[in-house]
Amino acid sequence: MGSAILLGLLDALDEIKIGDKPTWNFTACTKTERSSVALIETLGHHAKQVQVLHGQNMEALREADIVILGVKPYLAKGILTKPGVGPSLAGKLVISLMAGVPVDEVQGLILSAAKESAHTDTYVVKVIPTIAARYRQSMTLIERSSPPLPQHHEDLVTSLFNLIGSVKVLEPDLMDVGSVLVTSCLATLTVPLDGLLDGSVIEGLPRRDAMELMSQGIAGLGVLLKHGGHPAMLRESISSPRGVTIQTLLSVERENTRVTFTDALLRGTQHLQKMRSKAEAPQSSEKDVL
Ligand SMILES: NC(=O)C1=CN([C@@H]2O[C@H](COP(=O)(O)OP(=O)(O)OC[C@H]3O[C@@H](n4cnc5c(N)ncnc54)[C@H](OP(=O)(O)O)[C@@H]3O)[C@@H](O)[C@H]2O)C=CC1
Repeated sequence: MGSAILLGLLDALDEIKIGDKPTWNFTACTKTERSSVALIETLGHHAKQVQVLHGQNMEALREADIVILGVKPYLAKGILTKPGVGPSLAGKLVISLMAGVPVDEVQGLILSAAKESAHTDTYVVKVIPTIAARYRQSMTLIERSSPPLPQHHEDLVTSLFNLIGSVKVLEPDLMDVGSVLVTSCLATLTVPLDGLLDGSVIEGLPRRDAMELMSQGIAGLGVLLKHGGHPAMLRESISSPRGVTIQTLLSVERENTRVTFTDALLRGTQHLQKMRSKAEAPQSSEKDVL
């Protein structure tokens, strides 16, 4: 997720005129050398714009004004409770990408490590982007902070994620379902798409051509929905009497597909909630949520 955001941002900054470009310096941290080498490779021509470190979180935290925390949730405790982390983050903004981890839990970890020194609060905001951030098409959810973030932090979070797609502010109690919905739009929906691809290949369309048709077809669906179309209205508007579309819809409806997807969303959301309540319990060993 971190590299998708980084690459999306670097591409976006390339398109901003020199005078208007924010003067941001990027440092990316990984745990292992292997991942940092892979990241440099992935960054390609952007590599010289990013300082890539491994195993050197403290240096990066000390120098940074804003920290984007994109590790698996079960790793947060080990990272944030290291001596020196709390003071290094004093007064700074931490953007947590960790699905299912409440903001006050992240804040609590940072504070618990900072007991030994005078410490100003760290501002934490929860943000759930999608990997389409890589191509600046993320649907990014920003959790409404309570109390609100200082205005300059709020503006920065919004403009940062607007550079890599669209943003939507949600109340904390809707973040779980929102996270599952935006993830499902990428992951769960690939299952029926594979079925359509298979059918196309069976009927003689080369898979690569079918992929090309399908990806633009989905982009078209996205645009139509974004402009106020409702899925049911859309279906009806393109179902001609005695036509082909109604035949394909009938086939899908017979299999109870709609409820299958409703169930998938409920199951995902409940899983996220269950994981959180387990994580809140002492001695949790849960690994990951998204
Ligand atoms: N994947 C997705 O679509 C989405 C993910 N998220 C959230 O983003 C977070 C990251 O997910 P994802 O990108 O899939 O995870 P990955 O495991 O792919 O990436 C995590 C990164 O964190 C690094 N890391 C691990 N431990 C440390 C450490 N101690 N110090 C510094 N860096 C470390 C890893 O480095 P190394 O490889 O060297 O261990 C790796 O580069 C999760 O909390 C997830 O909930 C949110 C929205 C969508």
